[in-house]
Order: sequence, then C-alpha cells, then structure tokens
Amino acid sequence: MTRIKEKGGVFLKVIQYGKRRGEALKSWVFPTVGQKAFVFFQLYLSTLGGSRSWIAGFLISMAVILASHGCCHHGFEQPDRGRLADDLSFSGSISNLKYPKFESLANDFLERRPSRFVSEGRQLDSNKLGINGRSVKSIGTNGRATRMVSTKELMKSKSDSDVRRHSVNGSKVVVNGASIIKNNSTSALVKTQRMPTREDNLFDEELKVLPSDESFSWAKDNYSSWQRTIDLWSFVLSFRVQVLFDNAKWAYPDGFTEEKQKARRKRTASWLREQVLQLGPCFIKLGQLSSTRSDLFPREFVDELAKLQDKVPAFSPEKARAFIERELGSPVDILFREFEDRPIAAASLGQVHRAVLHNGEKVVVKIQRPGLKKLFDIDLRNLKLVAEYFQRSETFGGPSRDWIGIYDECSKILYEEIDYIHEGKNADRFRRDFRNIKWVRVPLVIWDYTSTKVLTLEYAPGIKINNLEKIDARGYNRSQIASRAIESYLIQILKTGFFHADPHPGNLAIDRDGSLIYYDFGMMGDIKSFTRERLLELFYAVYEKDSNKVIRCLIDLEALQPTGDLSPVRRSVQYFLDNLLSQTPDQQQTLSAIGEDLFAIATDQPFRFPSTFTFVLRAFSTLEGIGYTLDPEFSFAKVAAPYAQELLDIRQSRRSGVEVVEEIRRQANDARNTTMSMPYRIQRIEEFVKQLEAGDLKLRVRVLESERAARKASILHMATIYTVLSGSLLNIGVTLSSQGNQFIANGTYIGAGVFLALLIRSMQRVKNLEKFEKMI
Ligand SMILES: Nc1ncnc2c1ncn2[C@@H]1O[C@H](COP(=O)(O)OP(=O)(O)OP(=O)(O)O)[C@@H](O)[C@H]1O
Repeated sequence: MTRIKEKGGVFLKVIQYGKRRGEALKSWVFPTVGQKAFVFFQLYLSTLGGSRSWIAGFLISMAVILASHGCCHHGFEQPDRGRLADDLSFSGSISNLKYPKFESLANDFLERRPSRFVSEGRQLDSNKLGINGRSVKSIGTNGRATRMVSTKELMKSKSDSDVRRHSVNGSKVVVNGASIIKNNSTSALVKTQRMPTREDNLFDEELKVLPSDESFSWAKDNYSSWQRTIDLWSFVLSFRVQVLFDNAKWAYPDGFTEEKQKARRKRTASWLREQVLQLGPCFIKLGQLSSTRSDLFPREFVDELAKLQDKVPAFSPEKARAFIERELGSPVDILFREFEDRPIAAASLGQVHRAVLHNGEKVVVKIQRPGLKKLFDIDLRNLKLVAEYFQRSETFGGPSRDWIGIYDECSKILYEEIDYIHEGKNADRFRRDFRNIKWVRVPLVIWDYTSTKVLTLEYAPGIKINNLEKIDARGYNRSQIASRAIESYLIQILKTGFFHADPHPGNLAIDRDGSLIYYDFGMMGDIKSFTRERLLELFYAVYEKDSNKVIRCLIDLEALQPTGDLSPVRRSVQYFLDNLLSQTPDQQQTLSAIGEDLFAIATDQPFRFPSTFTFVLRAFSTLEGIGYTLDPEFSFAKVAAPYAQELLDIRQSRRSGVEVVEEIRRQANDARNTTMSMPYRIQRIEEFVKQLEAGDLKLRVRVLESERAARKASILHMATIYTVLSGSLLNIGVTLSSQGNQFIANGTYIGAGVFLALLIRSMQRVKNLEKFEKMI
C-alpha cells in the first residue's frame, strides 16, 4: 500500500482568517532564493505527503460541512445503487484462469459479476491439452473445473510442430478455452497483423493522433546520466531565476502592476510546462499532481500544468512492440490476435494500446515508457540532494521537518507506481472492495500478459467523467454520476480504507450502463484500522467543536507534534471550529474552499507537513469540481450526510451500554477530584499573589514583535554594509581594470558579486519577515 506519512513540522501562528484564501494565492512570493529554486520539488514532496493528514483534513472538512449544514438529521436519499442489466463489457475466457503465480486471480474469479461474465471458456479435455506435461486448472463459468493452458507456456512452444501437437484432429487448436481455426500448415497462432479497418472496427472509439516523444532527449536511448543531471539542475536554476524576476518589483522597468506580473507568470508557467515535458516522466507526474494545487501555486501555473493531463507525448509503435517482446518474452504478433499500433492514451509513465487476444477478448495493454527506471534513479538521486539541502536549511524548516523522510516516502511511492504487478494487485484488491457495489467497475487484470512493465487489462471503454457533451448525448443522469463519484470515494475512505489517490477526470469514466469505471491503480492509499479509529474520533471531536480532543487526536495520528507550548495551536483550532461550524447553510463553503482555509490556518504551526492538507482534499475537491460541472445543484454534504449520520449512529449505539456507565463514572470521579482539591488550589493562588506583592515572583515577558523588529533592523544594517562593500569593490575593480590590472580587477569583481548576493539574500529575509508579520 501506499502509506504516505506526514513529515516535517511548521511553527504555529493564527493568521488573519478573513484574508486567508485570496492571500494564499496572491502572496506566492517565495521567501528565499533557495525556496524559489526548489519550489518544484517542494510541490512534489508536499503533493505526495502523508495520508494521515490527507484523511484528517478530509474528515475535518466533512465534519465542518456537516455541522454547518446541520445535515446529520436530514433524511437524504441514498443514490440509486442499482445497476442496469445490460452490460456491454468485453470479457473472455483467458482472464478466467487461475495461475499459481498470481493467487489473487482466484479471488477475481469468485467475485466476478455474472452480468459481465461472457463465457467463452470451454471445458477442455485434459489429455489433449497438457503442454510439456503442465496445464493449469481453473473453474469454468459453469462452475465445473476446466483445464486451462497458460499462454506463456503456449508461447514457449510456438513453433509449428508445437502448435501442431496441440491441434485436435489437425484442424482446431484450443487455447485457454478459445478456439483458433487452423487454416493451413503454418502456425495457427502466428497470424499476419491486420489492423481493423473502419468497416471492420473492433473498437467503437476513434483514435486521436498523439504527439510523438521523438524530439525529447529523455526518450533517447543514448541519454547519459551526466547529461540528465546537468539538464535537471539547469532547469532548477533557470526556474529559480525566472520566479525571482517575476516577483521582484525592480524587474519591471516600466513600473510594476499586478496585471504585468500575471502576464509574466503566464509566460513562465508555459515555459515551465515545456520544461516539465522536456524533463520527462518523473517531472510530468509531478506536474500532473501539482495541477490541482492552487493553494500553493498561482492560477497561471496550475492552469498550465493541468494541460499535462492529456498532452503527453507517445513513444513509437516499434518501441512499444520491442518492449512488449522483451517483457513478455514473445513477439506482439504471437501474443495477440490484433494489436493497435496507435495508442489510445499516452500518460506520464506509460501508454495504452488496444489489442485482441487469441480468444477474441478485447484488452488494453499498458506499456511502461522504456528506460523509465533509469530516469527515475537519476532524478530521485538528484532530488535526494535537494531534500538534504532542505534538511540543512533553516529557510525550509531545517531540522524541524523530516525532509529526508519525505523524500524516502516519495521515492517509494514513485517506484511503486512503475511496478505494474503492484498496480495489478491494487486493481484486484479495489475490485474486491467494490464487489457488492454494482455501479463501480474495475477492469480485470489479465495476469498472464502482465509483467512489472507491461499491464494487460480487460478493455473497459467509457465516457470520461468530464465529457459533458457525450454524457448528455447518451442521456445519462448527470446528478447520479456526480453522487456516485463522491459516494464511491466515501466508501473508500470511510469503509474499505483502501483508496484511489489520483482520481483525476482521466481516471474516471462512465460505462454504457451508467456505472463508474476506475482506471489506474498505481497510486493507492491504505488507512490502517488504528488510524481509522483515530480519524473517527477526530471526526466526532470536530463535530463536537472540542479543540482539546481535536488536538489529542491529531497527536495520536502523528499529524501534530506534541512539542512545546500547544496553546497557540489550540487557539487556532478553536478559531477554525468556531468560525466554520457557525456558518449557516447558505454560507456553506465548498471542500476546496475549506481546504484553502485549513492551509491558511495551518501555516506556521507544528503540524507535520501541513501542506499535504491540499493533497488531503485534492481527491475530494477534484471530485467535487467534477460534481459541480456535472450538476450545478450538486452538494457534497448531501451525498456525505448518510455516511456521517451512520458514523454518528454507530457511536450512539456504542455509547448506549457500557460506555455510558463508564462516562458517568468518569464524570463522578472528575467532580470528586475537583471538589477535594479546591481548598488546596485556592491556597496556591493566595501564595502566588503574596509572592507577587513581595516582589519574589518575577514575570519575564517576551515581546515577539520587538524581537522581530530588532532582527529586521540588524538584517538591514548588514544589508547596508554589503551595499557599501559591493559598491566599493566594484569601483576599485573598474579603476584597476582601466589601469590594466585585469587580474586583480577580476578578483574585486568576484568580491563585489559575493556581497551583492549577500545583499539580495538579506533583502529576501526582510521580505520574509514582512510577509510573516502581515500574516499574523
Ligand atoms: N481497461 C481499460 N479500458 C479502456 N481504456 C483504458 C483502460 N485502462 C486505461 N484506459 C485508458 O487509458 C488511459 C490511461 O490509463 P492509466 O491512467 O491507467 O495510465 P497511466 O499511465 O497510469 O496514467 P496516469 O498515471 O497519468 O494517470 C485512461 O485514461 C483510459 O482512457
């Protein structure tokens, strides 16, 4: 599982609630040059961060919405859970095999919905079918045991003679229950590849022409690791400089205005997208993940990065075919009856081709980009250096944040994403979780055609969830789709604990019968039962507006560090609970708005990696956004209400017995202790007052504002010295240079440069302090 831990911490301050959302975006001014340079990595790390905060954020938001909505007593209708009878998915016998190597397939088989199960399996004669004495037994669709032949085994014996050995009466070969008619003396399996024509189109959809990756250096076979490292660091430095210029008022000779800054940012953002494409898969994945992080990045960046969702270059069919052959051990023409050279989708980590198995089953083959592992190794090695720099740097939270830990988690997740066996197992588990919910569809994994880098799945075409035109044309119920998307997610978070961590519109589609198809199980989250219990406690605490309990739960969840004085945290939590929970239904905010509020409040607090709160809400705000697009009347609270009510009911019923007695006993104990200790407490207060009067007790007061002002003054003082030194050295250099002492002049120029850099750094620090002051 993808268990994403929260790492790092931030300091605590309550910030102006009223301004927070606009400010969060507007004030995207990176405090130091270092931060500007590594914003990309920061985004990457934060996007993939801790699942606990992720969920904690979601539950808080949910409780907030529900409490503000007063919804827990409404009797909302549960969306229709029925599934239409006609199911046009393709399914075939080959996926019904049980292979010893992949135990999970048996579960697949058992859970398979009968409506989907188009039986092409035939009961086979075991005597005729054994290949090299080995055959695989599976349960046929009619419930009887059927002997099945592993396709891999069959591929091994693909020569004519081998094939002939499997023929029955010289005319028919049975492969995994499907019949292949043998037309002539050549191999029955080796067929000339024939692409489907318009008249003979095996698939309904038209294919788009995808751009090719040939012009990209990362796609070249001879791309060296040195070149890669140079490219990567050049990008980081160029981006740092561009952001610096975008944000520095002095960089606008005709005068600074917000419009001009926006226009420049737009240019930088489009440059960034290009660069991300140039840098390849690891960064494309990062860019995609960032495209919903409007809390961290200006709108212009988010919009540009969102374009990465679809526009990822494809690699050539030759590469794809060679790769499949290397991975699966046989040429494509032998493995498949048909294979479409043009991919239906090209994503950051792989591309998807349609194919037809020899038994006629339609499948998709997801092929990983060649050389991806090597690229990941280099990229992550470099990103580790960045993490180490962050760990040392005060600016990035230094020792209070576990950057190395975050890096480790992230690289684990990325490596898991490029392991398609892992993805296949995730898909199986996800399908099992939804086996009783007929309106969620998860394509079957064809394990025999799957390896770490090639994943073959049942072909499950659908209309992308944000394609309103097609959804309307087919007459689907938009509001039902919106509710189902959210509901399926609530089930994952609250019930099964195993959730799809990347539910962008490309990964959700509508099947012909209106059910929801999930694609891409590379990045999944897993909530352990201990965590789930704590999260439920957190949910109740938020619902009861009990800040102490909220803090206790956050500490238990390791989402908050119990170090130092927690009273400022308590104040901000209470502020958040009071403000949001007192909202009337018409003031009710969207999940993404609440998410932004959470980020604003969490800034500078000892939460572990609070920026993951955006990741927390990423899935839900994406789905919520889809919900609003599909149905303007859509309400998250409405869909979530029955689930929240259920949680509250469970608690109520739990409390009814032993817990109530326990609670009464606890309260009685508290009351007795308080009464007994009262005289002693009054005596203590009296002692304090006496000590104060006698001057024995001194109160030390720290005025943080003055401390900050003094710090600012000292930085400005140093900045003045740097200016003078830099100017003087520059003057000396010019003089020496005019006198012909070029060598010494160069030395003084370098000195001037160093002081100039120190000056810029000081100015940045002043700017940071000012920004911080504005926020508190
Ligand atoms: N079983 C399937 N049947 C039909 N189409 C599919 C299937 N699996 C994937 N696709 C299509 O291929 C696209 C890309 O698939 P997928 O998301 O699994 O690839 P990916 O490389 O993991 O992409 P990303 O990581 O960017 O989300 C999907 O959006 C969908 O259109």
